[in-house]
Amino acid sequence: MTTYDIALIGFGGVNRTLAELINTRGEKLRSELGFDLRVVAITDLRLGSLVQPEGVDLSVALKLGGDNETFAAYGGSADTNNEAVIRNCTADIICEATFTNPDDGEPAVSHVRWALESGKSVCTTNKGPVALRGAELSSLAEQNGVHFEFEGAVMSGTPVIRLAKKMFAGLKLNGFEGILNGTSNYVLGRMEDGLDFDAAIKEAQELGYAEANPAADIEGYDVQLKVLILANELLDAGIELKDVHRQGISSMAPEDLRKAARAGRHWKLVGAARRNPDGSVTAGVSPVALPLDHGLAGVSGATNAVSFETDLLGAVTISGPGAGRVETAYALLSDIIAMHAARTEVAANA
Ligand SMILES: NC(=O)c1ccc[n+]([C@@H]2O[C@H](COP(=O)([O-])OP(=O)(O)OC[C@H]3O[C@@H](n4cnc5c(N)ncnc54)[C@H](O)[C@@H]3O)[C@@H](O)[C@H]2O)c1
Ligand SMILES: N[C@@H](CCO)C(=O)O
Repeated sequence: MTTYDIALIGFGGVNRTLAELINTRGEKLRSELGFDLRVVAITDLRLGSLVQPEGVDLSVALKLGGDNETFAAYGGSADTNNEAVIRNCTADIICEATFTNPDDGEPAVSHVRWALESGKSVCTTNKGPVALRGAELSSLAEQNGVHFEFEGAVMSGTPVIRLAKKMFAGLKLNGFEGILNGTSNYVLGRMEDGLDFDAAIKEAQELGYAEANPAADIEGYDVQLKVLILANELLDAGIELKDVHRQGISSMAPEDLRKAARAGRHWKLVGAARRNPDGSVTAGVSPVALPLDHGLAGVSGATNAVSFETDLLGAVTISGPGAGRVETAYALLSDIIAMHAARTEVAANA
């Protein structure tokens, strides 16, 4: 039985939930998936770092989090020590789930780079490294014979990237449009229900949807990163963040939304990209009042959906959860499953 030793970088909603899944469903994972997962290191900005090659007692680690509690109380350190932990721990796979920094992706870009350079695979839900340094990091992974997987960076646990790459083979993708941020979609819906902005955002935060700074959700920075990822990963656009124009929903008022609903339209924050006749790609994020018969108009709550424009099939839509601790923790697990499948295939062909 293969055992993958993993390190959790960032021990917030997503990585804690992955630890809970491993702690409570380990036997089921083993019997269903054919491998074991063992957490050998955890770091967190607030909790410090804990490195235990024999395996961390997750029941203990998951209880941590009280005021001023750090890993120092359990044989670890109050210091995060990310570079030393990432480069030197015995993990096969680094699970990076720290804050997304939409400006330069740091320090997560460095976390991923240190892991790949030290021969460790990486799975991440952090949009920064994927959007801003994706090509460079994928190349570094290949050079080092390891994997860089990031299914959770767009649409959380909904496997849109893998589905599009594997199931759209033979099709030419000419563009896409989608609802790619669960928080803003949830907020728009709750404002239609009559809540004000702040109350709706608070609910999204309590549900674990929102970024550490929810302005990233509301002002469109999160969708801008996701549009960049999809455009470069699936349309081979070769564009940069500055090429994706961005407008958020902070200027919208509940009355605007209710007026549109009465007129048979729903305001949505839509991310889109399209290939131009000269082959260039135009991309952006903006609020749009969609007619009720539009394929995206009925997408509600934290659900996401993206419609791809294809040459042979016309529009093909993928829809599913776009945010949520469990849904996103599953994305990391799906990345590890993909790594295991690739490793098993290589072994079978050896
Ligand atoms: N929550 C979701 O629905 C969702 C979905 C898809 C992607 N994501 C992305 O996944 C990542 C994690 O999301 P989350 O909901 O767990 O966020 P979170 O804020 O709950 O947890 C992030 C954790 O990372 C820690 N951290 C931040 N910087 C660190 C550093 N330099 N070193 C070590 N630890 C650090 C924080 O202390 C925190 O505990 C984010 O980048 C987010 O954008 C989240
Ligand atoms: N804050 C993001 C998490 C998923 O990337 C959202 O609401 O969609």
